[in-house]
Amino acid sequence: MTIIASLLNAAQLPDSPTPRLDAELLLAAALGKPRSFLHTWPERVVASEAAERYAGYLQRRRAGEPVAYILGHQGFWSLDLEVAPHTLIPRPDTELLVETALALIPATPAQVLDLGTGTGAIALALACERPGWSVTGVDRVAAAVELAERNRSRLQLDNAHFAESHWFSALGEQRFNLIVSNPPYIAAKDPHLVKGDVRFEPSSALVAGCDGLDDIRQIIREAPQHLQPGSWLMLEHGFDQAAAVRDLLVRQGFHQVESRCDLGGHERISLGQWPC
Ligand SMILES: C[S@@+](CC[C@H](N)C(=O)[O-])C[C@H]1O[C@@H](n2cnc3c(N)ncnc32)[C@H](O)[C@@H]1O
Repeated sequence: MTIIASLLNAAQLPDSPTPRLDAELLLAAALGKPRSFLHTWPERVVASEAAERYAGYLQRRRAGEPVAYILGHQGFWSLDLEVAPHTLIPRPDTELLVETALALIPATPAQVLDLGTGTGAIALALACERPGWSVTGVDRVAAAVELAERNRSRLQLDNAHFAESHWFSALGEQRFNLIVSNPPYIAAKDPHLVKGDVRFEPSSALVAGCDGLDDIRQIIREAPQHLQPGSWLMLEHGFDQAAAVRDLLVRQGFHQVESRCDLGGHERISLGQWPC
C-alpha cells in the first residue's frame, strides 16, 4: 500500500526541469483527480491500478516524452486543448500574439486568419475572446486540422473553422482584417532540436530551412494578396530573429513595423500594417 505523498517523493525525473510539477500532474491524471487533491489528501492510499498507471507515465516522462503528450491535453489562454504528437504543444509565449491581436484590432466584426494553426490554439483563443470575429485556421498537416476541429467542437466555438492548406494555397482570393501566425522558425541545424521535450515534437512544426526564416519569408511575401487595406500581419519568431523579420516586413511594403517583447524582455513577435 502506497500513499500519495510517498509516490510523489519517490518520483525520479532527473532530466526534467520541473520534476515535482511533472510528478504531480502525472499522479493527478493517474488518479483522475485535480492536482489540488494531492495537496488536500497526501496520506490517501493509492489503488494499485492507479499506481501502475502512474509508474507507466513516469517511465514515459523519464524517456523524455513531454507531459502534455502523456496527458493528451494542455492549457492555453483560458482553454484546455487536446494535444497530439503530430503538432506543437502550445506554449505560454504564444499568448503574447493573442494579447497583441486583441489589443490592436477593434472588437467589431472581422475576418481573421491563423496560419499553421496546429491544435487551433491561437485561432480558438481569438474566437473565444471575440465572438463577433470569424476565425479561419489552416495547417498543412491533415491530422492537425482534425485535432483543431475536435478542440473547436468540444469548446463549441462556432465562429472558428479549420482547413487544410499549404499557407495560403487553399484560400483563393479571400482577404482578412488580421493574419496571425506562429510558423516554424528554427534553423535546421539548431542544437536545441536534439534536446529536451522538443525531440518529441514534429519537425514540420519547428524547422524552417537553414536560417529558420524560410516560412516567415514566404508568409510575408504572400500575405499582401490576402490582407484588406489597413489590416495587420503578426508573426511569432525566435528571440534573435526580430531585426530580420522587421526588415522583411519593411521591404515587402508594410507600414508601422515593430516588434513586441515577452515578459523576459525578448522580442518575440513582429507586426506590420498593410497600407490603405
Ligand atoms: C510552431 S507550430 C504552431 C502551432 C500553433 N499555431 C501554436 O502556436 O501552438 C507551426 C505549425 O505550422 C504548420 N505548418 C508548417 N508548414 C506549414 C505550411 N506550409 N502550411 C501550413 N501550415 C504549416 C505545422 O504543421 C504546425 O502545426
